[in-house]
Amino acid sequence: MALPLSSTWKPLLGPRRSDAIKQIGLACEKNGFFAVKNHGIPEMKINNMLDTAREFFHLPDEERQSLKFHCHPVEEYKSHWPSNPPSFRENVGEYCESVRKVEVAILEAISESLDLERDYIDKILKGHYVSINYYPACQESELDVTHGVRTHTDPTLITILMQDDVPGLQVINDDKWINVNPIPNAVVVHVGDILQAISNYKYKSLLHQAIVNCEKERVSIASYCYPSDDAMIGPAKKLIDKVHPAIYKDFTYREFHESMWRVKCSTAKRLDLFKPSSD
Ligand SMILES: O=C(O)CCC(=O)C(=O)O
Ligand SMILES: [Fe+2]
Repeated sequence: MALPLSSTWKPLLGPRRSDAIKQIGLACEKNGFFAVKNHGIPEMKINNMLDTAREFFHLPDEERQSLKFHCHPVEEYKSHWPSNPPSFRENVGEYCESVRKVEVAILEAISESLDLERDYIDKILKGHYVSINYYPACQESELDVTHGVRTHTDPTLITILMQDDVPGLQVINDDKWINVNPIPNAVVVHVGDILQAISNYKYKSLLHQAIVNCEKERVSIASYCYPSDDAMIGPAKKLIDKVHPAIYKDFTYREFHESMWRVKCSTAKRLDLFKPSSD
């Protein structure tokens, strides 16, 4: 199935910005995700990032299938990243710096789509961390549908996912799993749990999973945008009125994050702890 929405970048930068913002708002509300083409991350940086990721997971002693690390600002974290393959730090650093610009601009558009000030979400944005996911081709003897990443929502504001050309991402749409097949060079933006709270449940955190296949290995790069620890999350005041009472209390990102270790839940249900009735 084709993506429900494929928003190109240009309208956000030109006179059609308000239409593009409406489209993004509708996609967040109805689908919890959308794709962005022409986002300004140079194709070469994307290819370098994907090649470096493959090289990393092909290293003889490398048994991991995902690698997670903080990356904003790049200079602060770079020295903690793997130094093998030798291109790792440079290629990953360049990708992360480019993706950061996309995150800031998308969060501005999302704020505006909620009728909030343009920098409402950017003001609480701290950094992002990256998860490089590697899905080796599964064995013929295994089931033909094998889970690479089990069903979950991301505990983020938004996640920006770059996939290689091998399908694998699935999302819930109208209660059915659909494949989100890769569009060359496009990124897929997921609504995360924190945005669900800020939007007072207008935008729903995207339930998704990744499957592997027996023919080809697959690589995806997820950039998770998260707020600073002290940031007050909770429904934006402007979105609360008699008809739309606050679904969540105010809480800090630190409280949310700490609660994640206590509640063994991999979906946005973990936000239920922050409902007014849960005292
Ligand atoms: O590999 C994918 O398509 C999804 C990865 C994912 O959901 C994640 O890293 O949170
Ligand atoms: Fe995810």
